[in-house]
Amino acid sequence: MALLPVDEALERILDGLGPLATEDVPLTEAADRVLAAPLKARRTQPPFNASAMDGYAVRAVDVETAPATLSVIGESMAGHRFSGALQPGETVRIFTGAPVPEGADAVLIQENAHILADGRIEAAEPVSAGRHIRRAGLDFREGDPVLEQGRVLDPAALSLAAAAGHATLPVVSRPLVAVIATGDELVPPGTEPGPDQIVASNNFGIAALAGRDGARVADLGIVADREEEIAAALRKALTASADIVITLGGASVGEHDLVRRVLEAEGIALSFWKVAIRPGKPMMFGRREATRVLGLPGNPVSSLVCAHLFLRPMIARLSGRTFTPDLRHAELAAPMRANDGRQDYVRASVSRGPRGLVATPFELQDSSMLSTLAAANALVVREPNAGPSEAGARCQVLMLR
Ligand SMILES: Nc1nc2c(c(=O)[nH]1)N[C@H]1C(S)=C(S)[C@@H](COP(=O)(O)OP(=O)(O)OC[C@H]3O[C@@H](n4cnc5c(N)ncnc54)[C@H](O)[C@@H]3O)O[C@H]1N2
Ligand code: MOO
Repeated sequence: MALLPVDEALERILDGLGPLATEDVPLTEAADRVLAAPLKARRTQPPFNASAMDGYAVRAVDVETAPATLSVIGESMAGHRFSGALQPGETVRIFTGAPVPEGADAVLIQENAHILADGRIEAAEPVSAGRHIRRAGLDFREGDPVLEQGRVLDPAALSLAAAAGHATLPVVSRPLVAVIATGDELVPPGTEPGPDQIVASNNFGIAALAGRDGARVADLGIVADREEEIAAALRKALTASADIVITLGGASVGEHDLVRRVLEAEGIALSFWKVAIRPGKPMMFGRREATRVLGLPGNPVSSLVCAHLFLRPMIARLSGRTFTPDLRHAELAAPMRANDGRQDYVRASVSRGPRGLVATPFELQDSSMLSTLAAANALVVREPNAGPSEAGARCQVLMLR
């Protein structure tokens, strides 16, 4: 089977994938979710003309010139308005956020007011009409559209929704990602591996990446290299209505690489197997009804790189977000060999140099080496069949953090 170009693999993976159903959640659970419907204000903010400062509510005509003396007839504080009205020569002590009393049309800040011995105040500066008053509806009015459908509910958006009177918000549901690690050689961290065993690792990174992007994750643990075991885990994921199932390992061509066979036997229609990518070549993708299955290679770096490239866009699509990979241009700090026919993702360290970003590719690129993946903050992207590059040449980097 010919190797599928990376772009085409992504296209097939995302084909027909759209936002999940809408659910209503309280504000406390809405952070970073995607708003599923346009939001209108249920109230006007501020609901009354409010003071923006601590000081004195005045009639501007009384303080056209300074000094001007005024009688204090009451107090208006946030949460407790002054219910009377100002007559000529009168003022009301007022605090930030408090309703401006009837008759007043400006606020004299207290720094410009002197309290006289008889309790009256003297304005040291003239005050013009409207000064330090937040008009009712300055922020928004009832019925105004305040947030667009598709808006990611960042902290400011969440606060705006709250201010606009919404206790719950309609958001796109979070995709469920099930992760199945396969391999007789794997034991969970904290367990002593047998002489021929290693500790399962990439499932944790995949789960973390998915969780960070807002997915719910079901870790279905480690299954042995036996078709029935892999099939049982897959069925569990399908029964749980996972939107995405990730299998790790068993993707290659060896006799013990069983995942493809199991997927087909379980009715997963395979769209492709093997992509022109390094690392990650033996990855596969298929679908059964609404569930997408991404069969990633076992090598930890391969699976994590593939997750960055393919899983993240899937989660974004299902969540109603657009996904834009953080691709940038950089200058190579070292020469790179000519590439073969696979699109190469080379672990590298990218830092700021005098002329922009500088990428230092790491010497060792074995796809088992998590130490170099953890040290990398970017991947240098090498096109298939790219010629050799000199140090100083421009390159494209995919930022990982
Ligand atoms: N004859 C060929 N052999 C291989 C080819 C090939 O084209 N022809 N492709 C190689 C490439 S490229 C990759 S990538 C690997 C992928 O193999 P599998 O997906 O079948 O993965 P496994 O054999 O199950 O595991 C590979 C490696 O990764 C370790 N592993 C697996 N799962 C985990 C886990 N959850 N945590 C940590 N480590 C894991 C496993 O022990 C193996 O060392 O195939 C090449 N072979
Ligand atoms: O494609 Mo494999 O992931 O190179 O090692």
